[in-house]
Amino acid sequence: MEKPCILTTMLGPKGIYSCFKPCIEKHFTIISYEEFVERKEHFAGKIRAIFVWGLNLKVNKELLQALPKLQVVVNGGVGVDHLDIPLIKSFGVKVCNTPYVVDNATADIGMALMLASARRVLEGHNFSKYHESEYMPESSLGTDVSSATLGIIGMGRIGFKVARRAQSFEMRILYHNRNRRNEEDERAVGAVYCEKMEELLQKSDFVMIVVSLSPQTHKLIGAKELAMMKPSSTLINISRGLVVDQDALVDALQRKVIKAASLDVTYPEPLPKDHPLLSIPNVIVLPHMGTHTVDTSRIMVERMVANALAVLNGEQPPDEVKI
Ligand SMILES: O=C(O)[C@H](O)CO
Repeated sequence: MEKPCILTTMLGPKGIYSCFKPCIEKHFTIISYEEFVERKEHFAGKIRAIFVWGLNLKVNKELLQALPKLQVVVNGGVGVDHLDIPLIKSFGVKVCNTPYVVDNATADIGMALMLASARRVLEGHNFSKYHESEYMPESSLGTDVSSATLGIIGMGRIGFKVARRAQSFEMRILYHNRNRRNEEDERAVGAVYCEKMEELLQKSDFVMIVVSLSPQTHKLIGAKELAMMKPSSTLINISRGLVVDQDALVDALQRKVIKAASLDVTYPEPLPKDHPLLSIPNVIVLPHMGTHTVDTSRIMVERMVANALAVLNGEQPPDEVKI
């Protein structure tokens, strides 16, 4: 029997997911976006699922109109802010994502960014590599993480996992969330609730953003919020670039309103090479790689396959986005 076709840009020959191609090919014929554009008439009536990761494929009205047999759009990762869900659903197409499976890896990257910034890992690496002076410069003196205060903005599943990790580093933990967690959760990770985000910003040495992007969190952290943070503090963002006003962040770092920033997410991604954030000392920028481990990526792809297969078989998919 002919396998159903999926459209994806996730699997370019050098892309990080290309090693998982066999897991998808077992069930589907993969059509790359380039193949689709070249032979639209041939493929349009065959594509039944789209696999998307981040912004690499725009699922807009034009594309949806061109695919009459499309049944499901599956997003690799939990955040679906880049998908117009009401629009997709108006075409009778389901939307799925892959929550849960990304939580540990994303919490780990938050810790990695915090520790790398606090302990000047990049400066140390560059000193070892380039040996430009005899002694390590004063700027390589870091900050103790144990006994410092971590403020977590967004205490959902990933925020909670960050708190667990931070607890074992003997940090003091504050959190701000739309809904307060129950006392048992708070006790389990030793986290103290701040009803007002301002309080968390003023008291934290490290502020980690873990909220999802929505109209309410768009540029949640701007000039006013940055000015509330301690001059010695570090901002860590593992959610979405647009939660932070990036121009305000550049300004705050240049004027030393805060000490450092450690970012897995920016806008755009990746940043252009001449972006000011890339030339400010005390800034670490990653190209949105919170879920990039072999196991997490593999499980994520397997979960995408399971969701698509369920929809195509007329079953309820495990991770339908219900918005
Ligand atoms: O949303 C997620 O799970 C990650 O950021 C990957 O997009």
